[in-house]
Amino acid sequence: MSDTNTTASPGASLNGHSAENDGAGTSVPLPPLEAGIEEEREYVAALYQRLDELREENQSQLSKVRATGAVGTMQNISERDAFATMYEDRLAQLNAVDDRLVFGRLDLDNGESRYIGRIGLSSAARQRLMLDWRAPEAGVFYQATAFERHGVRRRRHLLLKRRAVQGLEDEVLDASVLEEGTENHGDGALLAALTARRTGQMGDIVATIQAEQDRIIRADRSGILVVQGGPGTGKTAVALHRAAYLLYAYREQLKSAGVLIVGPNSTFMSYIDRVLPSLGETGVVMSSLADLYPGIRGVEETDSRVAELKGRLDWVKIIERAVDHRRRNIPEPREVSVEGVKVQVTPKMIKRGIERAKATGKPYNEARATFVKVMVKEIADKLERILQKRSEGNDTDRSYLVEDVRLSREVRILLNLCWMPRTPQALLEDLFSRPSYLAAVAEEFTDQERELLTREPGSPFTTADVPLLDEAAELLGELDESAGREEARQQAAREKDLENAQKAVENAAPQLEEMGIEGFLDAESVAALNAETGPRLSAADRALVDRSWTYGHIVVDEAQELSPMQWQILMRRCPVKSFTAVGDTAQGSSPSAASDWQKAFAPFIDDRLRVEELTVNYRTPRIIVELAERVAEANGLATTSLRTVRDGDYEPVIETFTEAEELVAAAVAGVAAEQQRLEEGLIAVITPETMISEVRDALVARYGKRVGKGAGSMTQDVVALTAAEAKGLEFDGVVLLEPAELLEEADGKVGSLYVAMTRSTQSLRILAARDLPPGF
Ligand SMILES: Nc1ncnc2c1ncn2[C@@H]1O[C@H](COP(=O)(O)OP(=O)(O)OP(=O)(O)O)[C@@H](O)[C@H]1O
Repeated sequence: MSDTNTTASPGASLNGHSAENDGAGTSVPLPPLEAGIEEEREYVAALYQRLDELREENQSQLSKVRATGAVGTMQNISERDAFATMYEDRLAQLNAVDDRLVFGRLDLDNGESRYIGRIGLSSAARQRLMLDWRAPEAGVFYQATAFERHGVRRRRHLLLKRRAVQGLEDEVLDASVLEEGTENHGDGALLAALTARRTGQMGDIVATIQAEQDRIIRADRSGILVVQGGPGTGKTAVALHRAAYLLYAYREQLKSAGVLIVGPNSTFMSYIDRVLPSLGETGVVMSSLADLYPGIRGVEETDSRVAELKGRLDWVKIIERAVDHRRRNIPEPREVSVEGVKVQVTPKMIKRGIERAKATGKPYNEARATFVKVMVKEIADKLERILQKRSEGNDTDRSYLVEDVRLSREVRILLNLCWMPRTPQALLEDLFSRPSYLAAVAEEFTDQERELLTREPGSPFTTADVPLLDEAAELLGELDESAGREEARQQAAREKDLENAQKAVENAAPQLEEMGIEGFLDAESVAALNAETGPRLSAADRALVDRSWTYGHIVVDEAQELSPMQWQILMRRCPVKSFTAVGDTAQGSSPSAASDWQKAFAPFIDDRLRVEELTVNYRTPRIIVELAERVAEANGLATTSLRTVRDGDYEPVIETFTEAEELVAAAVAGVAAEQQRLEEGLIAVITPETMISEVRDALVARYGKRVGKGAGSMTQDVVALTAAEAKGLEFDGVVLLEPAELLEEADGKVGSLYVAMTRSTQSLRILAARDLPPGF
């Protein structure tokens, strides 16, 4: 989001200390190269003043639209609503970027200075005050190094707390500036960010994106980009900033289709959900793997063998057969009674009906309508002939006959038997609760495997069922025959809306531009806000409820965990196959986890995979990473050795006990010990599945409301999680229980123990009653 979010024209850039005032409004003097903190404070104050002005203008426009019913030449009420919503969105965005609005300044060889912030800002006099971090001219802020300066003399970090400038960090890349008396500080801003207390919510890294990360964030949108990186290398951060970047750089293409971000579970989704709003982007769709099928929230698939079976790509064929199987012929002729008259229906007639319906190429439920129509006609023909014979040539009214056939109970039962209407849910439920049905369509599986898949009817759908439901929905189509017509009507209404919106946008453009809303508005989004059908929904809202929605780009976190069937559903959601997949093949813990990216994508693409690597761990101190890598290696997991930014101040502590019963009390004491060691911070206890509830209860008994669920928060500074739940999260201190059992739970695979050991930004304490696995 930016008030000037297209590429800045050269004339609008910040021209050193001589920014001209073009007469309409006052210009803001730029602090000189040698400016100190006071001068920077004045400039930052001017930036906030401009932000406040924009907010007020938006607010007053909003009030005006609401009160008078029109701005400019807007014609009707729905347009008024559309504009009101737009001003509201814009206000929300301006509010979201308030905290640390600006964070950088570049001074270039040509004397030009650029301020870099969360959005672009211009003065009323059209003087460019601050560049959006995603603008092309802002890129060098992240890329310039002393070796490759890109024309940068000095990079200055402005360290803000909310609105207040608290300090400056200068990196001088051009030695001659040093002679002018400034000091080279280097990594202060990064270190400050890395050692800050964790809040339980992921923050943005926009002020300190590193060069290797920036290259990935700004990489071209097309094709599949895989980002491989060890724990703490910023994969999640990079994935989210990339989503924001793509929305900026490809706004036209992505605005209406939208971007989807997929993560492993809902805890993780709430951990990351504040990052994009703080970057001014609110329209992104976020979904966990359990929520990808509208209307269903998959529960966990607890048996990993079942999860693996359901993840196999064989299901594409199996579901196809399962749908086909619901369509069957009768073995021999059968009589149906219509108004007391017996009519014989033959297998040949049914065969013809099925073939004609299939020839329509429509999905199962929609083609069924053709089948019913053909059969009703054939039976009516036969009935007519019978009646004619009986009445010896006297005419019977044909239209009544057709109606009689349609209403006959026996005809209906027969047609349903041959071609049953089916929802995806019902199909899957049948498949898993009727062993003979599964056996008939799933020849890929052994008897034992099929037995594993069997479950009681009415069991809740699991995360692993989600892609199967989607596959079934694709083949079955809409159950309701009128749905297609309704869709067409909505489409027509939408096109009309779009036309109206186009006019409204053209009329209002000059006025909006004056308010700094250029580029924000397009006819598509006004039409979307304006849609006459149902409640007004944004593209993001519509995407969430519409299974057939396709996105312009999909970002997948913890991508190594996805099963082939999960990739299959995502590929369907993005037919142009524009993906950013971030993950670590060493951290895989799901039964279908990928150990090789090329292999994981091979079924879906030909050659479009690009793999980028991140190599620096920003989260975990060296002394903890070394231990984690040693344990991983001793247990047969190859990890790429990571560089770390910090050595760490706290040696990992290992405490052993003789009795397993001692561990829960030791966990409570361990939290206290870590709190004392760190003085303050968010402490997580990571336990095996078998201990989690006992540990949680003990912590609540001791710490009460301070114990948070999921990732915790500022007011809740203690949290208990299983290794699976801790995936992707981070804490100031980690207390890890019984590594031998964590290893056992993962069938001896060390991935999840490795994940658990690398969650800490400061300290790690390991408690064990059993023998420690090798490597400790
Ligand atoms: N350039 C950066 N500036 C400041 N902080 C950063 C930077 N890069 C990463 N971090 C921080 O490092 C931590 C780890 O980042 P992130 O969670 O994105 O890593 P990850 O690779 O996804 O980790 P994992 O695979 O272990 O879940 C986060 O706190 C993140 O904010």
